[in-house]
Amino acid sequence: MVFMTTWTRRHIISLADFVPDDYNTVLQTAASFREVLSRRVKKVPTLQGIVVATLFFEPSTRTRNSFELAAKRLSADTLSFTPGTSALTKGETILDTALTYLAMGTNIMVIRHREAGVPLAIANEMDRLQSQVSVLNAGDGQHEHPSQALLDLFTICSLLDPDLPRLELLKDKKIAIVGDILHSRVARSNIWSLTASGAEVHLAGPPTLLPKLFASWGMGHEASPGVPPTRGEEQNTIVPTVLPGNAITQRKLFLHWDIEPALQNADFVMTLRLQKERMTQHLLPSLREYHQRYGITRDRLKLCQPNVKVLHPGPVNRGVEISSDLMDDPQFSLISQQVTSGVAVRMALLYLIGSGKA
Ligand SMILES: N[C@@H](CC(=O)O)C(=O)O
Ligand SMILES: NC(=O)OP(=O)(O)O
Repeated sequence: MVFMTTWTRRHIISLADFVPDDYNTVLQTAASFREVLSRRVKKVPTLQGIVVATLFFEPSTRTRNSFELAAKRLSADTLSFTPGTSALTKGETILDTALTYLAMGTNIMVIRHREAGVPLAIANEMDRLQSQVSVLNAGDGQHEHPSQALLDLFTICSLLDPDLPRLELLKDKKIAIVGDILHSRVARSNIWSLTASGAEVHLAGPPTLLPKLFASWGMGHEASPGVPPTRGEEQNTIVPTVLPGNAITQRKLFLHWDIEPALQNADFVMTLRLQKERMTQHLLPSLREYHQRYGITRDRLKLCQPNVKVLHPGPVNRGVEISSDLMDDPQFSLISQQVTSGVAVRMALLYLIGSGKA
């Protein structure tokens, strides 16, 4: 396997400081592992002797299982943790839990928590203790979900060039991210990766779930307190945020409080679940009205490019953010490919941060 750059990151907490070489290294490493996964024997000895612990303090189906499968395919030993049957129920703290796994010889901790910042806090503690442990953020509150955005990127780029998936393929493509942007860590990580590619990223959602602060979110500007726009007054407003940055091109981010301008001529549409577990107030009239205004349906896709593809990180609430028939239609839906890509991408991440540890 030939990789473009030397990987120096110990932890993967956020994509905010990823540069194009980082993305391309992940994409090309994942492509190599996708080839491994197509073999009869889908296992390589790369991480023999390495211990990978999945510390999921919040529920997961895809992320946890694909990290565990990825670790097993790389011949690592795996430890998993379920809060309800763990010593957390006896009052042990999160940090003491992490220290317990450290004492067992864990080399890589894959951490999900409902509070933003927990993976970073544990990574900082591991560094303070001068352990060589790596921390991978598997989703922290509404902050980030970097491995999800990387597998989304791999899925899209592989569709455009299966042999050489790379960031540059997305330059000038139009990508719409629709739904509950405010509470979505998937959206936040994807904004970093997709804007780094030079794609136009169009966010669309109701004003309560897409406050104006996203116009400057994470792009190096002061984020103004999220005063929601008044419906009607701001609809169809496009707020471009253009930064020089060190990406291939300037970051292009647009906001829409109506879905139509976001979908117009889009090449890819990413729809998101309403993150009800993070909604502290009543932000929507009804699920039915939400689906009518923002649900992705066959009819709505007619606004997009004819070969448009639809992504969803899962889990899906059928009939809310996407119509059930569309979700199952392989002509449009990339949802199962996203899950499949997850294993190769997570193998790549474990390999890149873990191969020096054996
Ligand atoms: N599974 C993703 C998206 C979702 O739950 O809607 C996450 O954990 O962020
Ligand atoms: N996409 C995602 O993170 O799914 P899970 O919550 O099932 O891990």
